[in-house]
Amino acid sequence: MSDFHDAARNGLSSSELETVLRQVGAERYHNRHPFHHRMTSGALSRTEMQAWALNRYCYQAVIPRKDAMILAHAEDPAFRAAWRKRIEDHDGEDGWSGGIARWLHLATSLGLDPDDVKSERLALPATRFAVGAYLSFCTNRTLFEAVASSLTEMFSPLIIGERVPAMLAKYDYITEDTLAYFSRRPEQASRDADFALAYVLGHADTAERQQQAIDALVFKCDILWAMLDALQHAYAEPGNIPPGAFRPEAAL
Ligand SMILES: O=C(O)c1cc(C(=O)O)c2c(n1)C(=O)C(=O)c1cc(C(=O)O)[nH]c1-2
Repeated sequence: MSDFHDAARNGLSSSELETVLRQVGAERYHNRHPFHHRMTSGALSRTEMQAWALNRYCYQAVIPRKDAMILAHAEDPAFRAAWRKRIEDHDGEDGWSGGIARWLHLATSLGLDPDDVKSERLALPATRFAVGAYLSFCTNRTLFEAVASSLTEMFSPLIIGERVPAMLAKYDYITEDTLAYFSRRPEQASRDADFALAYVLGHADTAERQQQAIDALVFKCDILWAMLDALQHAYAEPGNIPPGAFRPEAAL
């Protein structure tokens, strides 16, 4: 395992920086998390699967808001024209015909109530903090760091490729329709990640900026990791579920 905190100490070439960024993903992306491994091996209870969908909704819902923060910081019209597609992907034409609506469909297909999911009131405390930290990061840090923090998307086609076939094979209550959200994501994520990576490599013109990009990506991997840690802990035993958080129906 690498310690990335001074990886750019002596300055890196563009291709060396790209290699370090990919190394961060290889070591720290949430496809390495035990909760993901339990998901793909068929070991999650239905409650855990529902809790995953309900908590992940909070992440999906904050994405267009953090992208709006990024737009607000961007002075270049061409940058904004490219980046705004992300908001359209998630909100659709009318707010409910894009990715957020498709994630809601995933959650309700697993038996969750749409109002419970949308209200976010049953989410775990750690989910709320993690998602809030992502929004604050993109609000308070530089445009460059916010763009770099989106680079986890370089790795999302990989985790989606692991997750979707395994979920279809291992859980009889999950169908292609349940997982329709994921059918568009790999293509959108590749387009977005290509743009963000070119931006980061093109603007990482000092060792300090290179380190900022690496740190931003580590931070974002930590956000995704913390969300799965929280699920793993909360639903391992009924006594671990925080007050007010989602519970299996029989325990309500
Ligand atoms: O399924 C996943 O594991 C996964 C991961 C990520 C990611 O790596 O941040 C995103 C998504 N999905 C996703 O659906 C999505 O829209 C998205 C946007 C972003 C971002 O940071 O801008 N990440 C992700």
